[in-house]
Amino acid sequence: GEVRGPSMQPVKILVLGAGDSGKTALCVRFITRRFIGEYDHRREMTYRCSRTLDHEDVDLEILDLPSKVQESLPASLESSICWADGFLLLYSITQRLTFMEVPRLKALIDKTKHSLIPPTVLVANKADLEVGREVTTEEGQTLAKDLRCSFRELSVAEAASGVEAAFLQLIRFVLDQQRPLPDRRSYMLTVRHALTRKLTRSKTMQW
Ligand SMILES: Nc1nc2c(ncn2[C@@H]2O[C@H](COP(=O)(O)OP(=O)(O)OP(=O)(O)O)[C@@H](O)[C@H]2O)c(=O)[nH]1
Repeated sequence: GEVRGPSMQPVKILVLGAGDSGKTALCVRFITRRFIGEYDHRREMTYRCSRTLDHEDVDLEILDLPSKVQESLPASLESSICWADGFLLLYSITQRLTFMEVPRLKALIDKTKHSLIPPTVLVANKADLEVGREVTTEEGQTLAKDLRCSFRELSVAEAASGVEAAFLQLIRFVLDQQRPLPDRRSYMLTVRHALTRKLTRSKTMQW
């Protein structure tokens, strides 16, 4: 299997979304497995933790960028995007405005990151509040497709499992992208051997 040596950089995750979409609750749920309702923090927070994924120990750094920072400090937003390897884009299904913020944030990610497909998971939060729903699941799925990211609807308040799954999916995307491309030389050699064998065989048949 793959071995991530101690020199490997932590996987850096940026959590973005409009105010009240549940970014802090999501991060805290992932770190502590608990749902803690109210916070009052205006500054960005970096959480450090680790997970074992497919037999690899992976160190994580998770940056929770409050909407106030996202809005008032565009330079800070851009440098945070540069810093990150992967993105959790959050909105609340009970607030269409938070959904409408997503394309702008994703466009900024795409503009700032020059990688072909910045690993991104679109998270529709607050699925427990069905009565207050303003954004359908289908709308979320369609937007995710348009923006080329994967999609998960969940409730940070209700369960830890959906949150865990969203983070793990994102981490897998990041690790897959970081893995070296298959060794091209050995790949070419394999192809050549196969071709040679085929040619030899057909020659044998001909002669
Ligand atoms: N019912 C319900 N409430 C939630 C859920 N997730 C978060 N909340 C609540 O939504 C509110 C906003 O959550 P936060 O985590 O502070 O949101 P935020 O995105 O960090 O907000 P900013 O710091 O303004 O960017 C809080 O009152 C949370 O308790 C959820 O899944 N269901």
